Amino acid sequence: MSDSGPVLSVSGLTKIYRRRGLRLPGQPRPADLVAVDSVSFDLAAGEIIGIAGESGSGKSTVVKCVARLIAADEGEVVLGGVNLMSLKGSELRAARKSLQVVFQDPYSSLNPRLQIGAAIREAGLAHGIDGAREPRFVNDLLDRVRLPSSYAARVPRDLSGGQRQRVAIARALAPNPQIVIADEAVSALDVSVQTEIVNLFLDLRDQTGVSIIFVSHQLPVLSALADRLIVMKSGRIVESGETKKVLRAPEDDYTRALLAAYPDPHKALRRRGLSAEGANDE
Ligand SMILES: Nc1ncnc2c1ncn2[C@@H]1O[C@H](COP(=O)(O)OP(=O)(O)OP(=O)(O)O)[C@@H](O)[C@H]1O
Repeated sequence: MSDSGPVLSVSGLTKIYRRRGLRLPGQPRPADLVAVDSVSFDLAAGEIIGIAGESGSGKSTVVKCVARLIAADEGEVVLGGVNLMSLKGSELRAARKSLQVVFQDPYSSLNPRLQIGAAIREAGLAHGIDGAREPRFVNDLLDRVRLPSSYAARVPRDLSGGQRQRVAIARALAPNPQIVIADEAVSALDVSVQTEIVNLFLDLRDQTGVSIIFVSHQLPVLSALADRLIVMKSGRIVESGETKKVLRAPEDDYTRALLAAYPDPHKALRRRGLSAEGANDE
């Protein structure tokens, strides 16, 4: 981690989903939903932050607002000294180069007809990366996500779920971002494949110094991966801190309840063969 201040600083982030549509006679107007309520956190260079919480707690909405995929109602997201909330058009596109997102379902995010090599090249070209047309560009990225270069000629249906997620990660890395946001990026995968992808994220952080925000409802996954943990409930942060500390001595009842689903998240990790610090250090 660097001493030079956060790479990303989120403060007072608030998102309200307005309930539109017809009001039925005699029925009250459905209330607006405050999906994210005054969320603040910093992300350091090379840090991995995990965002935990049950379904509907607002995790995805936070990261969608941070990546400016949806507009927040209030708050600031400062990246490289610039508040992303104030950017539009070409400035916003330029900022997005630094902040890439990997989603849960790699199949829907990949064009089924496009060969893997072309899909990776396209991600580089979309951000004006020099050399993106060179074969080496695609080969290097395939290598970083540990896929053989021969996969460049395949199409998504030829790949397993885990391999497709590796391609999605390669596309996210194509513009050489400072931050990768992974939104439930391993949730749809088998446990053994989850382990491989979690280890890949850890290696990528170690090799490139990229910062990662990793959203998951699976505490064992976050235990293996995250330096720091943010626990969300009903749109608010109820607890945050060093992952090991939060999981070993949770201060909030809600965190304790989440943990109760995993009698021993560290043991669960050892079963998965994950070797991150905190998983084995008991
Ligand atoms: N586009 C939308 N319009 C209206 N309400 C929404 C929309 N997207 C999410 N919500 C609601 O906002 C709340 C937070 O949803 P969000 O998806 O951020 O939670 P989450 O913690 O990521 O849960 P999950 O893992 O199930 O997606 C939920 O009550 C959800 O139903």
